[in-house]
Amino acid sequence: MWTEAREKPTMVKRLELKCKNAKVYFRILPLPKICWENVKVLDDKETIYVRYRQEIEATINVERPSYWCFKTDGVFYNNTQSEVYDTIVPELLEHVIKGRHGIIFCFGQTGTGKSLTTIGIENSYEDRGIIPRLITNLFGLRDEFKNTFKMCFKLSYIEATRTHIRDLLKVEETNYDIHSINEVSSQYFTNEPDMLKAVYKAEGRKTLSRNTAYNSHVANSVLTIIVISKHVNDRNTAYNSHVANSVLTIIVISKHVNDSSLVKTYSKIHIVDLAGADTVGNKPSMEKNVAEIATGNLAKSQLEQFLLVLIENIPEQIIVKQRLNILIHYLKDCLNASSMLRFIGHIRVDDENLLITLSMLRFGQIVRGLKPKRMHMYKCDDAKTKIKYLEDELRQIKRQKDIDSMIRNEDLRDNLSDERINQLRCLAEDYLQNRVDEIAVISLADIQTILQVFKTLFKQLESEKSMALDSGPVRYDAYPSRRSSSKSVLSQKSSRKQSGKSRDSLRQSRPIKEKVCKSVRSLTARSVSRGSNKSGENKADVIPLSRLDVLNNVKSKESLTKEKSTKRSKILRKPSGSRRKSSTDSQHEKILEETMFLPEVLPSPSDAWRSFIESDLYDYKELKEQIDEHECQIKRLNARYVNGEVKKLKTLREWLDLCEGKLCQLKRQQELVGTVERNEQGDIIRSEQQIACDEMVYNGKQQLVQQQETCLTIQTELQLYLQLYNEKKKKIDESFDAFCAEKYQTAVSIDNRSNESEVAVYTLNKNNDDPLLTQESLEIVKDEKINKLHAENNEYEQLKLLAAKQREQMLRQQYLNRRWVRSCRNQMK
Ligand SMILES: Nc1ncnc2c1ncn2[C@@H]1O[C@H](COP(=O)(O)OP(=O)(O)OP(=O)(O)O)[C@@H](O)[C@H]1O
Repeated sequence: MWTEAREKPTMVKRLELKCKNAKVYFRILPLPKICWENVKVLDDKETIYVRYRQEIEATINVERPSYWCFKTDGVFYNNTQSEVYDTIVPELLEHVIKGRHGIIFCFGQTGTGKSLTTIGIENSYEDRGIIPRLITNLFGLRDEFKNTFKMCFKLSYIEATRTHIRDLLKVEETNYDIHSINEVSSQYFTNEPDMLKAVYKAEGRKTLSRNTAYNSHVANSVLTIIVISKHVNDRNTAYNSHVANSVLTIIVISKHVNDSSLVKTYSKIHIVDLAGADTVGNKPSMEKNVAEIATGNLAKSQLEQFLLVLIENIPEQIIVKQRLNILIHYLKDCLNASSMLRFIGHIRVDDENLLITLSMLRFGQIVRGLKPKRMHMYKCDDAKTKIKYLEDELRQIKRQKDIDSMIRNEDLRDNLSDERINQLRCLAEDYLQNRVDEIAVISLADIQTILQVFKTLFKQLESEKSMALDSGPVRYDAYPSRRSSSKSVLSQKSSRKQSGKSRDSLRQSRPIKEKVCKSVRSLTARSVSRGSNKSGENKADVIPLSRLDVLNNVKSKESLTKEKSTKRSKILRKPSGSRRKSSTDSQHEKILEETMFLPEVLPSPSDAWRSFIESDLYDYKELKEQIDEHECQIKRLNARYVNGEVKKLKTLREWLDLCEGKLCQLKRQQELVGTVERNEQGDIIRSEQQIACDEMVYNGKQQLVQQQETCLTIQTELQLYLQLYNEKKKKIDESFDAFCAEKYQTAVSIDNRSNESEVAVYTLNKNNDDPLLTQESLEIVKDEKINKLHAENNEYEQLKLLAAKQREQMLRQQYLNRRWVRSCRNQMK
């Protein structure tokens, strides 16, 4: 019994799926000396192993022989003709009857039995090949289903050399090239004997060369006994070798009897007997000339290439390849992935022809869309061998694993020195403290160690946090001393070898105060030592702030530092018997103290805001009342300004324009009529109308100035209230920050703290001195609100344009008013 070594997963599933219509079978030529030590067929009769050639040629004794593994759809050895037929053809015929095309390719080395498979032995009914059996089968089907289907058959039989095609059904010699291929005849046959007769006649027209290669004799072979008894009486019997490719085509035309339409099912079945492939000088093809051998080899290799292109489905290349080979060209409408393709490879399994056998098997794999795999095999005769095999396998797996871990530097994991672990821990701490931006690692072991450090710190924090939840203000030992964490990492390293002790030890929580003090001390000591190590600069004085510090510093420092320090001093007490600290030490301790605070679980911004409002610690309500009041004033003033005073200003301006126009007109009239009278002083004497107009203009200007002043006053007032409003709002924001810093030890980001106030929009332009522009921004924001409301309205765009236009006009009017008032003032001065 033969066992194959563990099969590795392949990547060829995709190709296999693509070619599910193609099946490959192999038929082994019975020979007296088959080299079974080099070629194995598994019991499933589907897998063939061929020994690795380099090993055969090598003289050394290989313990675990390597084989190429070829998967097939069936292997025939010592099988009768009917067994071969029954396995391959009936299933194919089912598809052909349904309307699909089918091709049976017989390929193989010269003299390996292709013709035997296709046509069989002429005078032996039992040994007839696929073609006669198929013909019988088809006519049988026709008779069987004559009440349901009308069937008729057409036959073509050709022989293809490299460039030309011969019609074997015609008595006269024909020679068609690629352009005249359609002239190949096809004849209707109404009964089986006629068709068989025509086929056998055509067989006789094939080009042959006499060969003497067959010297097989296998006692057990059923077929061989028949063959030998009838044809092979001596061991070197000559046989006729075909030098060209032949294609027999049966066109099956069928129609349902109840179908009155003209629709007919039209399918073809080709049986291709490829010219034998071989190597020049090889025994089986001794009688063939080079050109004849080349025809066989070329047909095989071109078919191989074509199939590769077909599998990949590249249309342009398919067309090109079809043109290259006349045989492929002839089969073109049938030779595609949707046709049912059956390949029967013929192999001669002896040492001399192992190479060409391998080539045939490879061709078969290509057809199936597979690459041959190299595997090992064992002969499992006894338990001892099996154990040896498994031990070998185990050794191999272990070796593979070692190589893998070596490639990934995994082997370093348990061998990292204490210095390296310490170094990595320092790196991790530096990273957490924002002293470095990245951690440089060189192996997987480094990464694992660093992750371990993070994990330890996190666990520590978690356990301390849960302990501290009940004990008032939260204070975390965010960054334990390097010495302590080094200890933990080291202890974990040793724990890998010992037991799960370190985990338990991690869970054992120390008193928080003690831990914090320890951390502070150790970190301070480290900082000092670092600083003193570097000549010329005292690093101890400069400790960069961590990411947490940045967060903590959001709150206003002046107000908070004092409160905090008093609170902290309650928590952080000097441990008894501690060494006397230097001023630098205490300074660092102070800085580190800041960094030692981590926020509790942060509340949501809305929760924070709510608790801020509820606490009323920072006179929120009072401030809010003031803000509301300012908001009311702003709204009132704005309404008065926009709806009253500006309109009034506009009316006055129009009226003044009218008066001025009238006055101008009167003056012109006087000049034109020539009634200009002058008094003694030489001044023009004005008419009564002119005097009245003058007065009106004068009064109008007075009113306009007053009105403008009123407008300016309102603008100033508006600005004032806006300023107050913003100040109060800012104060609330600051109070909120202080509140968060106090309560959560960090800032809480909240975007819309005063979203309940409509006047918030004024703050958009709080730095702008011109209230008119503030007004404009208000209008813009209002517009935006309207936009939202009318987002789905079709008239929205029009309204928006209208509003923009009106706003523009209003602003322009205001600008003109101001300019005019200014000029009036100048005139009056
Ligand atoms: N399975 C078999 N059992 C017994 N005899 C066989 C078998 N296969 C082939 N033969 C014999 O081997 C000889 C060569 O066979 P065949 O002509 O079919 O080979 P072929 O591959 O068509 O050769 P060629 O390529 O030269 O045309 C024939 O005499 C045939 O009877």
